Amino acid sequence: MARDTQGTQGTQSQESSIWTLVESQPMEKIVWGRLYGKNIKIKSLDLNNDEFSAGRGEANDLILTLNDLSEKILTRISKVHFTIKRANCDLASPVYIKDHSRNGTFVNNEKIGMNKMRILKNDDVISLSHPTHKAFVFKDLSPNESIGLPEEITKTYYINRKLGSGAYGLVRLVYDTRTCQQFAMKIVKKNMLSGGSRPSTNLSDPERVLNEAKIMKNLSHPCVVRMHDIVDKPDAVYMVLEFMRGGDLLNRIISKKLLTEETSKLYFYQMCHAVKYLHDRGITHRDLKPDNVLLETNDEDTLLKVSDFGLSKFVQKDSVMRTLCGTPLYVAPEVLITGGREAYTRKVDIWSLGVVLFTCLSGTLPFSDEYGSSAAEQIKKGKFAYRHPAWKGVSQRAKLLINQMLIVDPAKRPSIDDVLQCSWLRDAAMLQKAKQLMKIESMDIEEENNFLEPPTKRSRR
Ligand SMILES: Nc1ncnc2c1ncn2[C@@H]1O[C@H](COP(=O)(O)OP(=O)(O)OP(=O)(O)O)[C@@H](O)[C@H]1O
Repeated sequence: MARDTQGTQGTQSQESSIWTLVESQPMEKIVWGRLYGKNIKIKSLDLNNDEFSAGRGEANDLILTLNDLSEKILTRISKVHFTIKRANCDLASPVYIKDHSRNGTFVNNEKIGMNKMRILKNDDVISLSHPTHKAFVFKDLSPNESIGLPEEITKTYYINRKLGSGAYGLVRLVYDTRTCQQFAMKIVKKNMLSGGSRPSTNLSDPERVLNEAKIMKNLSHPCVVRMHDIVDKPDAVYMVLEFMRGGDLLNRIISKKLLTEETSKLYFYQMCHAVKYLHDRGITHRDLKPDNVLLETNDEDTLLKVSDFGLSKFVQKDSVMRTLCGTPLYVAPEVLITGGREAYTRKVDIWSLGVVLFTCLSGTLPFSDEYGSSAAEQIKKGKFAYRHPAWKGVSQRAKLLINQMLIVDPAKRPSIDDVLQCSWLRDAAMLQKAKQLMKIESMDIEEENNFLEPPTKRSRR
């Protein structure tokens, strides 16, 4: 840490302790942040250690004395007043400030609270013992990722690395600065959706966006990604979503080549519960595919959540638009047959779930341009085959379920309740695991309750 003082010189011992520290440090240390003095006789301090501490105590990196502050303020400073941390001095990590004091450390006039932390952002003002005792301005020397984002977002969230990108725009990891909680922020550019330079009509109606946002914010199910916050701007919608650290199902399938029947069943069951929850509330997802299914952890047995259901509420041109432009993979035949011009029922989700299940179990697609004719033609005819050798090890019950879900006539396709009651899903071990992951005590599906009875009760041992 290098300190640059202004005004009255510091005492000899204080100055020398700081300079000794500087001399003992290797020269190549990265300066990741800087504190600029405000109403304190310190001009600036470079931050280049994992952790920096300030207070009256001798062991601090910055020892606050009468040279820095008036006596009135100094008496209210704790031995260790606050610490600032950046893990491994890594510019890609967030900066945390922890309040250790009795009288309080304040960021932008808000008290952090004893032994509590928050995230420090560029230009944040740190006050000591009282909001009016402004002591430092923090400068984050990592690249500023918040340029161009609306103030409603940047004042609440610290913008971190890119998590991925989709057809609509970027997804970034963000942190709520007060709670330090992580979220995924999806930036949906409006002109991308309309396919031209002008915003689409759906997204340019703020009232509509707000209404839909309200519905989405009120949805609460363990297998549906929670919408925490939404900010609507003329050029983009910013959706702050629950952060899923396990990545998406597509990547999981690709990295494992295919999933076991046991894992596929556990995942499929959770997806079905998410879809049932949405259907019961009159919401059709319309864009179900492995990319839109997110996993909570990297473990095999993990909670899974369906995402992106909200987008179809904002845009009419979701899967349909892209289907008509590109190769349909998960889209139901009725969508292709009508060219997306007609309204279709929630049965489109059942079809997509069938394709997702097929993909999990075999690591291949049921419909593809690589199988001779075009994928669209195969879908319209409902023509598919269990070609991959992996199918040899898959149960008949699973194949039977796929056959039913991939029936071309939507009226003959099962409903989500029918799917949830199929014999393949009556698997006590899987249901037990799912219950634990979903943290649901009593599932409102009768069959499950019956089936969950321990076998010892039924069979005499
Ligand atoms: N809530 C989230 N938590 C963690 N990562 C996420 C979250 N949402 C999205 N991502 C990551 O960002 C990537 C892009 O997501 P996005 O929803 O924009 O596109 P997509 O679903 O892959 O494609 P499309 O835009 O065609 O639906 C995802 O593949 C995923 O890895």
